[in-house]
Amino acid sequence: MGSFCGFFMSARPVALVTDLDLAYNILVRDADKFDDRGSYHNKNDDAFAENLWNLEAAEWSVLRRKLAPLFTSEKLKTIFPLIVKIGDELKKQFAAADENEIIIEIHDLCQRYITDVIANCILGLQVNSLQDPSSEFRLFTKKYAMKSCSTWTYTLMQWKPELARRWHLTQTFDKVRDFYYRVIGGTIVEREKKKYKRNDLMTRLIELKNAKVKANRLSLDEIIVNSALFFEAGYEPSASILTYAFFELGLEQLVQNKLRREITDVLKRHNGKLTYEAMEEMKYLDMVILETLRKYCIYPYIERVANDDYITNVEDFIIFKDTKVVIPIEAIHHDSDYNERPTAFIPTRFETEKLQSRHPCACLPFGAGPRNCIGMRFAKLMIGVALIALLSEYKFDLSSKCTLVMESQKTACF
Ligand code: HEM
Repeated sequence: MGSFCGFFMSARPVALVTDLDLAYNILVRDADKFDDRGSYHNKNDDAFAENLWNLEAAEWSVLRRKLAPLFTSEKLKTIFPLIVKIGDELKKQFAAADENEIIIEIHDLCQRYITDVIANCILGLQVNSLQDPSSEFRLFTKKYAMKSCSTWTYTLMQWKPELARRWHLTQTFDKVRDFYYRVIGGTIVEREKKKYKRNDLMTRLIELKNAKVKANRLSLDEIIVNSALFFEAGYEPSASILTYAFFELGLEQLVQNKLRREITDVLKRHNGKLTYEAMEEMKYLDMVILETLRKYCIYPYIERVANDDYITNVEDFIIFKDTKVVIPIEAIHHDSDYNERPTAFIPTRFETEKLQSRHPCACLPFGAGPRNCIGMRFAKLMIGVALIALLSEYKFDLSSKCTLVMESQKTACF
């Protein structure tokens, strides 16, 4: 690949950056010059879309500072037992299906597991979609979580945002907004009334609502809008990666055996109990997750917008103010210059010694820099716990009904 090229989307110039040093400079070193993603949002007509993902630099940095402490290792350690409990439920559902010889569609099972973990640990809701696939929350997310406006509307929002705002175009469906307001708003009101607290992130969010220092406070709307975003941004990517991990482990029996050996050995050292510390010891598990994220790039690219003219490290090239920058992470992950034998599933490419000689931008499944994925650690925990729960007891093989050629749904985002 060359360093970068440019193209026009409608009348809007876009710089497609493929040079890893330049990508690093944009995302990390000079992140203050590319502090916005350039996503469409429409404050007047769609307050629900005023979330961490969409907000521009000034408002985003205030909000990110308030929300980031929710996802530190310390905080996640306190909710880890909740994730393990849902992992146990996953195992139970799997065992029941196994006993009754029911064929399980693994993606559906992974979606229900991830739904329960995010709803339980962040939104503070016990939706039990693993036990009850027709629970209200599951049916709602199945129908609406990935539904977006028409391609034409989306294109107009991206390339003529001022016109789209003048035409009052919005991304949020009324039904979706009303649903989240009812379920999340209802939980907050109920918890405050009963002074109910437990070890989940909703408790922390409510504490922020009532923070003594005004600068740290979150409004009720901010909590609802951003916890809905955590669900929307985390649900399908995490469920898909977990599904792909099972698929690859079914294909690669040696990798599966090695991973199971690690899980069994570590659990034995911890008296059979899955703790946060035990999971941290599972280095090969982390490599399997990273390799799945590399091979199956859920977000094919990340975006930034230059807030000023920017002289690049590539001779004679300037990225002009307001130019959209696209970093094609899927292409980078599959470029043999950066990832040898890119179509093969090789978790050991993420061994510590090898990582030291890799470019920090050769694998970017969660983006990079201050605007990277806030839920990265949480996502890896959810995926890891599910793999441990099932691999510790079961051997996975591909079903005869499983096709090896992947077909994408034309309307799907992930
Ligand atoms: C395997 C699962 C996941 C993948 C692959 C993933 C990937 C990403 C990527 C590529 C970005 C853009 C980063 C950038 O622009 O540099 C992002 C942003 C984000 N993700 Fe994730 N994500 C995952 C799970 C989650 C989860 C579980 C949550 C919720 C807790 C979450 C919440 C967010 C949010 C709120 C942002 C916007 C951050 C900001 O602008 O400050 N993600 N994610």
